[in-house]
Amino acid sequence: MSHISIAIDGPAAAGKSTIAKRVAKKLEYLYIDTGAMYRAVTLYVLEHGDDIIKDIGSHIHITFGINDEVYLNDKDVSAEIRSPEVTNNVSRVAAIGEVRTYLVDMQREISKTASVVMDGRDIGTTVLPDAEVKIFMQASPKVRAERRLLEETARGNDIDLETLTAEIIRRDEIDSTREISPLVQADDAVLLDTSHLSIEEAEAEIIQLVEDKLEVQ
Ligand SMILES: Nc1ncnc2c1ncn2[C@@H]1O[C@H](COP(=O)(O)OP(=O)(O)OP(=O)(O)O)[C@@H](O)[C@H]1O
Ligand SMILES: Nc1ccn([C@@H]2O[C@H](COP(=O)(O)O)[C@@H](O)[C@H]2O)c(=O)n1
Repeated sequence: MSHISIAIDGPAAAGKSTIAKRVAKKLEYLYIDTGAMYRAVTLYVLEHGDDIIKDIGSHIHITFGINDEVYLNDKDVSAEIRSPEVTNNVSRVAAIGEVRTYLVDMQREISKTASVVMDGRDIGTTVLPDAEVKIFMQASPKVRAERRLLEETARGNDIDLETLTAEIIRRDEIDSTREISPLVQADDAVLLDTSHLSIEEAEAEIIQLVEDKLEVQ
């Protein structure tokens, strides 16, 4: 049986991982959070220096647990990769060619083993250009920063809306202007603006798109 791929791209805090995870669960597909992979590499680079990047494959081994935990060289780093230090450095590391080649190859290999919902910045354009369904998920910077604020506050982190807005805008700017695989909407991706959608509504829109697409095939 051939595998189905669903690509979800978009800027920071648009809701990609929340919705992608739910869609994957509903369809019983594998969920792959490619941002988590770039974050894991960044954590390792921060600890060991940029020099390891030229031989990245011999230093870094990334795997996912059954509840989407992220393992870096067999250590669960799910919490560490969300630290402000990693967040502030990840777009710089993700712009490096060797890092992208290494992770894109890994992401493509995973997609050959199962039907996947993969979210990131370059899935529809570069990683899985033949994905059956491509979504470009958007929301206004204000809505995205407000959602992130709720999330951070719930985690007990003391951070203000201004700082979060600046962080989101800065990361989007680096991600969308880098030379290799910048964040852009694929020509054949469906734009989904979640600014005025609940999580359930956004999920339902994607499920509908998948059902429509698979019925036609
Ligand atoms: N449609 C929605 N309505 C309200 N809140 C939402 C919606 N979608 C996502 N959220 C919330 O917004 C926050 C950011 O969502 P999420 O982490 O899924 O974004 P993301 O696009 O994966 O971000 P990043 O690329 O930075 O990892 C989360 O707290 C999530 O619960
Ligand atoms: N396909 C991807 C996915 C992510 N990135 C980079 O990683 C950063 C963190 O991603 P999150 O989804 O966890 O926020 C993101 O800002 C990008 O720099 C990428 O380049 N390609």
